Amino acid sequence: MEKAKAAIDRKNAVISIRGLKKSFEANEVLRGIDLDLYQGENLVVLGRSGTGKSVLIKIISGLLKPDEGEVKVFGQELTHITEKELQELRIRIGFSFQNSALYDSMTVRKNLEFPLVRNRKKLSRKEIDTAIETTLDAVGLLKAINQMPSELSGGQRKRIGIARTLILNPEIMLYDEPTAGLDPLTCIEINNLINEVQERYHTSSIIITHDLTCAKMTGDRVAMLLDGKFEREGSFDEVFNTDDERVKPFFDYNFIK
Ligand SMILES: Nc1ncnc2c1ncn2[C@@H]1O[C@H](COP(=O)(O)OP(=O)(O)OP(=O)(O)O)[C@@H](O)[C@H]1O
Repeated sequence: MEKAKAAIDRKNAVISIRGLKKSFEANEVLRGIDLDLYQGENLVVLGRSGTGKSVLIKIISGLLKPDEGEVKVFGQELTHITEKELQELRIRIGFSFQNSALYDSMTVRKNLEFPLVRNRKKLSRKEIDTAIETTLDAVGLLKAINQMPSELSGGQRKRIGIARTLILNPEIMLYDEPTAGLDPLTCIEINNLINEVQERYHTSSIIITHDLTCAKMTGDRVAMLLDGKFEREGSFDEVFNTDDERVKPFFDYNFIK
């Protein structure tokens, strides 16, 4: 289950964060985050519930504003860009939500068509159909094209959710707990899909997870959010080779020591 080496350009950070702070009234969630995501890299972000992992990816995708610090995405400082520039940037970032966020009243085809026609105005019918079919094929679910989301399993819904994001050819993928609620074999399939997406679409990704098998299978690097900062960062083994009582339980619980 070790991850194959990916082609990563460590001289090129697609996301670069320095001194990021974010509070909600008295609740100091992010207390000085420094983080780089390199071109072509899968970076896994771990941390206890409520440590601010979702807040972090919402800031990266422009859904929340930081209180302090610098957040650069493709070299653009998020707090200094116009609403129009932010919209253009957002198209380059795919957000795979924990609940897959599919439209339940639409077929799989329509679920993929919707973001495509909204964001790429000038496509012909044939181009739209080809994009839908190619993307469904990439996630291994072309056969589900005419099905409704309610007819799919949790793992299949997750794949369609990823396909709906991929159809816009994002350069960055943000996965929010991609394996949550799935059985172990389906988790492994989703982990493999995340790696296939990295290879095939040349994406750089942040993967938020509590699932250490997912972290090990998909992460080129792991960063652990502790008390509002990334205090442990490196390979999976580097991060977990510690007696830190804030870190050890993650490993012990996942691998039943
Ligand atoms: N819009 C908001 N307004 C007020 N507080 C918020 C808001 N969004 C998040 N928070 C708070 O920020 C903290 C971090 O939340 P976040 O959802 O980022 O945690 P998380 O690490 O993603 O947790 P989980 O693993 O359970 O998903 C929590 O205390 C939460 O209550």
